Amino acid sequence: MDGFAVRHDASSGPLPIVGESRAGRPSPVSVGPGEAIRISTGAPVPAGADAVARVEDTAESDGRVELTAAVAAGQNVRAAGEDLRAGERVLEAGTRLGAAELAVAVGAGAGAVVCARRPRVAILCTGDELREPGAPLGPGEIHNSNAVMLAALARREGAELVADERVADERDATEAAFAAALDDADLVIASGGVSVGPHDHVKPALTALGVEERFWRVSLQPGKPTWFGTRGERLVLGLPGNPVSSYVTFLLFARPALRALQGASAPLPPREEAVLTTALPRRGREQVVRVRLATAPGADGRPHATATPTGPQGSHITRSLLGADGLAFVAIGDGEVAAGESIPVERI
Ligand SMILES: Nc1nc2c(c(=O)[nH]1)N[C@H]1C(S)=C(S)[C@@H](COP(=O)(O)OP(=O)(O)OC[C@H]3O[C@@H](n4cnc5c(N)ncnc54)[C@H](O)[C@@H]3O)O[C@H]1N2
Ligand code: MOO
Repeated sequence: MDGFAVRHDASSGPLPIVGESRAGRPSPVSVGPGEAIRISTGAPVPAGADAVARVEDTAESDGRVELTAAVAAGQNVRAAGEDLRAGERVLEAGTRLGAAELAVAVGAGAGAVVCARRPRVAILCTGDELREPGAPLGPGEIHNSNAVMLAALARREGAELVADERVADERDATEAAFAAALDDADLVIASGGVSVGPHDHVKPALTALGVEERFWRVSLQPGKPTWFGTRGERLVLGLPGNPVSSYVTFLLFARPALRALQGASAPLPPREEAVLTTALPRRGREQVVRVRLATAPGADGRPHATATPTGPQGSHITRSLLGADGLAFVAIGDGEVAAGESIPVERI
């Protein structure tokens, strides 16, 4: 605190001010019994002093200061080691460095920290129907929202974007675009063209480029046609073109991959339980429902997490992503999960 450094047990009567300790400029003199040293917030406590009286609790005149309130030992003094202690581990390997972690690392004396390289990501959006954002649309054309969405998701996960291309629905163009992306990127993310249509060229092009298929199709809705392959250390994810399917499969497959590439100790987000506020039907694939998470008192009076679907859940309903802060997982089956039942959720 801004005030006077004193000895708490020898601080009655007007005390002569024998020096000053400023932030970054410690007092060369120490505080004797019955003396005071002017001190600023953040300045080292001078030798001999064990407490600081706030300037508001003092009256100063003629080079002396009178304390108008009692001071206790240690009052307004922060001890070395209250925050970080020598030898203590303050950050684990695999921790994502945000503002808080950087402050702690620098506070602990680190001038540099060893980091994983940002994963290099190429985003390839396939489809003859795609037009640039804002461009006028002809019949059957739509705006390429996945490119913008996937780039934002990848950057948020720490990726460096090395390519962001639109690829025509032609075999040669598809192969050329993927060949270039595979030269450059740790993770190639494609959107569209992985289903079973006659113009879905992604899988044959990747096979021709020596990318080994690890899986194709997952029992998820949305996300069924998701494709994953590898070539050496290169990872390729083919996400379904439907915008909501792309978003959800990015979160379920690309996000953990990007975290693992950056050395995360726990790349998979934890699953929690939340109580559904409205019933959801079970189906032949596991449903991944976008939900708003909240906290409400349960039957036992204790607070618990609740999950409320964000409205219609079709894989073309991009508005189902707005306001969604969780994904809820409805297991395969018949009937429904009733309101009031618990289901697993993952935070977005
Ligand atoms: N006979 C079958 N047809 C389909 C099946 C199936 O099992 N049998 N699966 C369906 C499912 S589920 C999905 S999901 C889609 C995914 O197909 P693709 O990944 O090949 O995606 P596209 O056909 O290229 O596009 C689907 C849809 O999304 C729009 N789209 C594509 N790219 C973008 C983009 N960059 N930005 C915005 N919107 C995009 C595209 O115009 C289509 O409307 O296949 C079903 N079919
Ligand atoms: O899997 Mo698709 O993603 O159901 O619409």
